[in-house]
Formats: sequence, C-alpha cells, structure tokens
Amino acid sequence: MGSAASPLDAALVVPPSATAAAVVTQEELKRVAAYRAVEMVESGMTLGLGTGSTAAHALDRLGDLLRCGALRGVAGVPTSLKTEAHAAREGIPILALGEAPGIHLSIDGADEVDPELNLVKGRGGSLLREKMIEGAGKRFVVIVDESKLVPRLGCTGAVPVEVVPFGCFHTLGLIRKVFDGLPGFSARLRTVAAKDTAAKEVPFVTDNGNYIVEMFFDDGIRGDLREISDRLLQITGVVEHGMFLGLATEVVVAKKDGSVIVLDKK
Ligand SMILES: O=C(CO)[C@H](O)[C@H](O)COP(=O)(O)O
Repeated sequence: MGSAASPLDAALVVPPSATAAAVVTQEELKRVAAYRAVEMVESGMTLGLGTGSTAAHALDRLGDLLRCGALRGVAGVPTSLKTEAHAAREGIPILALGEAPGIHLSIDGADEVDPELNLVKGRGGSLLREKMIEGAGKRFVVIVDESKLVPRLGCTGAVPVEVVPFGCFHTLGLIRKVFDGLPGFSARLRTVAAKDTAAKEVPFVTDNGNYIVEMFFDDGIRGDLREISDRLLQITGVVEHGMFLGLATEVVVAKKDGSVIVLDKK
C-alpha cells in the first residue's frame, strides 16, 4: 500500500498546468522556464534573484521547495526592492551583494535574447542591480518564453540606459549623438503617470534613485555591440545600460509546442 503524499511530494510535483503538454498562455510558459531553472539549484547555494514576472515564478518555486525541506540552506541576493520583498515573503534568506562569499547561480528573465545569448534587460527598471549581481556569479541562467528570442537586440522595444537625474536631458542628448543619423533611432526619458503632482507625467525612478533613458531602433541594433556599449558607458551621466553582453551562461526557453530547450554559451 502506498503512503499518503507528503508536503515534500506535493512540492516536487510540477503542477499539471506547468507541464509541457498543458502549456497555453505566455504566463504558463514563463512558469515552465522558471521551474526548469530552479531544478539547477542545490542546497547550500547562494542565488542571484532576478526581477520581473518570469523571475517571480522562480521565487515562488524556491519558496515551495524551502518550505517542504527539499532545498536547505539556500540564500538569495535580490536584484530589486520588489524581489527582496517577494523573497522575504517566500522565506528565502536575503544577503546583500558582497555579504555572500560568492554567488553560485543567478536566475532571471530577459526582454530579448539574441543568437549569441546577448540580452536586453531592464524594461522592468532593474538593470543596474541585475548586471552587478548576475555579472558577479559563476552561472547566470536566463529564463524566457520563446517570444523573447530575437535575431538582433533592440528588435522588440526599448533598450534602457540608467542615467543620473542631474542633467538628464544633457545626457539624453549625448546618448542621441552616439547614434547620430542612424535611421529609425530615437531616445526619450522614461516617464510614468504622476500620482501626487500637477504634472501628468514624471520620470520613472529606479531603486537607485536614477532615471531611465529608453533607446528605440526600428530594426534592432546593427553594428558592434561592444563598441556601442563602450561608447555609452563613456558618457558621464550614464550609469549602466541594459545590453547584457556575454553574461548569460545558459538560457532556458519554454516553447509553445510544449518543449523546453536549454541554450548554452558556446
Ligand atoms: O530585466 C528585467 C527587469 O529589469 C526583466 O527580467 C525583464 O524585463 C523581463 O521581464 P518579464 O519576465 O516580466 O518578461
């Protein structure tokens, strides 16, 4: 006679809606990718904890596995204040960057993934902490649904650049100069609807108290990404940009046909 299912059994079983056969919505694909990445986590690891709707599924799963004892001694370095709050709710012990002796594995979503596994990240606004934490670890596993795979970075939307508030329109002008004359290029300060002021829109403010410039390219970024990265980072007033070049070690992709593939850095 089989014994009754324990909480551990329950947590280890991926819910039917997260298995390949039942995949329907983009949200479910995100969950499938996140659960697959969490399978790479081992007890005792320190994790970089990503930000966004896909990374949130990984936090939920980690919480389940910690609660039932399937994982022990795992701690996380959060890439945003929102993730820190979510991790705390899940009972994941929090460490600050530099407090942990080393980050074994980071798990995070991305806005775009190119064929070389370069990424656009930060449309959620957390690119600086993400790049610091994910660049500090040994492994950075990206979790996406297949809609995030692109032929070139910048194909599907904004490439964010974090800038200091002081002189932000001056900095915006210098960023525009990097792409001077490039057809289809535009850049603007990211704004959000104002809550308590007479103004309709106010700048979006990052967890670091900075602003975001959004760069748009009609057909994606053509040219040497490293050179473009260097030119952006040379601008005084630019803190960091959302092109993550050569940082991802693996990309877990959940596909609409129900399959999950793991792309490795060559
Ligand atoms: O970089 C990020 C936040 O700064 C996110 O990882 C990225 O925006 C993807 O988000 P989502 O998983 O919600 O699609």
